[in-house]
Amino acid sequence: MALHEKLLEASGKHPKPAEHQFQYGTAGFRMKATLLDPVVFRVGLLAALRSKRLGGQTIGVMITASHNPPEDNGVKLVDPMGEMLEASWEAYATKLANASSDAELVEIYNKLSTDLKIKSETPARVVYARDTRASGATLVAALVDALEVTGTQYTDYKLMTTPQLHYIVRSVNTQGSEAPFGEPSETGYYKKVGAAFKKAMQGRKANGSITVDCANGVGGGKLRELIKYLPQASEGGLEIKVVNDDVLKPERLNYQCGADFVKTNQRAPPSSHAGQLARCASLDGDADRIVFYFIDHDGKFVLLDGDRIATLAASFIGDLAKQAGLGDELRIGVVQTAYANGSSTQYISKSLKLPVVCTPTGVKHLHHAATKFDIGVYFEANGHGTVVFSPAALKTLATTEPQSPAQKTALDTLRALTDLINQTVGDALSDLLLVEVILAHKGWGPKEWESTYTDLPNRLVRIEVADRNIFKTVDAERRLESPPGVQDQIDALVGKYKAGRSFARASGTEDAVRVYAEAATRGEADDLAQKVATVVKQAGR
Ligand SMILES: CC(=O)N[C@H]1[C@@H](OP(=O)(O)O)O[C@H](CO)[C@@H](O)[C@@H]1O
Ligand SMILES: [Mg+2]
Repeated sequence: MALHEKLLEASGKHPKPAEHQFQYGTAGFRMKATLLDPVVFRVGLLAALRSKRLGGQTIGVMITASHNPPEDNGVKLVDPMGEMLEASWEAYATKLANASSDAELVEIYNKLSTDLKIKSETPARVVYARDTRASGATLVAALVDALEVTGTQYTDYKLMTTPQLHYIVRSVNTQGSEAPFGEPSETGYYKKVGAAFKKAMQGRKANGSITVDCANGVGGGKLRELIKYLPQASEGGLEIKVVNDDVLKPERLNYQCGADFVKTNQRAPPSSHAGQLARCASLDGDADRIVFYFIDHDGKFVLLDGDRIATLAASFIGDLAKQAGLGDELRIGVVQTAYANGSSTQYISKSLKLPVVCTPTGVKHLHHAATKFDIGVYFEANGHGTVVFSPAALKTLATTEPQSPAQKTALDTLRALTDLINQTVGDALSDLLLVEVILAHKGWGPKEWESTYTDLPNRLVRIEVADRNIFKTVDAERRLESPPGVQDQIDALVGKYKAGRSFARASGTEDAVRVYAEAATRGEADDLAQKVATVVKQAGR
């Protein structure tokens, strides 16, 4: 049978419901799992094309809906170096997903092959994994149908966190090269991270234990596994208490727990019994995000979000670079979005004296901007982020000869960090250990961490409007250029509040406009948010 006939036949088993339009967005395709079967099949076709286009390099496919409800699912592609899919290909994904018939699908597939000058004899290679959602297994079957029909070589990595799959993709593609990323296996991941953690600790002891809420997602089992590769608590190693790791009751996934719950509700999961000043953290459903928190002396909940992780990491890495005698050589910078608390931005530039860049929402933008520094630290306020070291920085770290024992210690720690940190993408497990390393070095508890600066009270409001696409932004989403006049109204309001800042932008993942406001007091922040929300509602009528 010719390929197009085989494709027609295979596609016939994964019909697309006529009424649905799909879009490959910030987080790939994401929706109710019942709608996803044809989309995953088509993503499989695209993964094969992408691999062929890149000369047979391995592409990753991750099936997950992260922090969304258990009945949702999603699919996204991972490029060879563990990055997110190149932006220009998002449109191809959307096109394939929306083909209205099997025949049209084959037509689009063939046209893409021709336009992209894909040679049929080039091999295609794909690796894939999924989170713990019940729908995952059938969606994998749809993916495999696409991989089979296109003659793609594939490996099933079964249940994995999203960042673990990114690790696998980069490891596979760099095997035998000058810069192998790691052994392309789950064990390889644990070994690399575990060994790097031990080195980065430099014999320091963690102060007490940390409790990690795993959102009842894929991160729980993986964290338990990772712990086996860390110095054991009974021998003076870090004690990690794993909670909310029940994957047997699917309805518990992300329910009243997890990073998104904690960040959105600004409180600990109801299941938490943490005592005062006890370190706690929450992962999201696919373990690519993490936030920390604690209960203060007065019983108040204190969130240590992505901004806090970024400032902590930047301060530590900046100090190490100086101690290693590389303060002038390595240009360290921090990348945030407009949602970063104004106090954190101020702290980075005024206290840490580091450059700080603001990009539009979505980690791909932050990641890209971070690669412009020798060492780029990026985090979204919601806890998704990592640190990236440029090839030149890695070379400097590898070749610098320390001139004193203190320089050697700093250099060794920095080198260990380059392995501990998952540089491909934000990784909750690796970020967890990074924070623990830094707190141990500084001899800090969560309270000392929090006391570096005081967050400005802030409010995030979600507004439904007739058409969110009329809200067009400039200046990294901080200003509206349309509808005309709206920004002037916002500016006039902001001017009335001490330390006031506010912006409105269309969400990239939901049919809504988000308004963010911060000001000197809680009352003023709430007031400013409400007033700007009213302006947006009127403009969006
Ligand atoms: C305010 C906020 O948290 N926005 C989130 C959310 O984007 P929106 O475009 O705001 O819907 O989902 C993105 C994907 O997960 C994430 O990158 C981003 O940080
Ligand atoms: Mg996630």
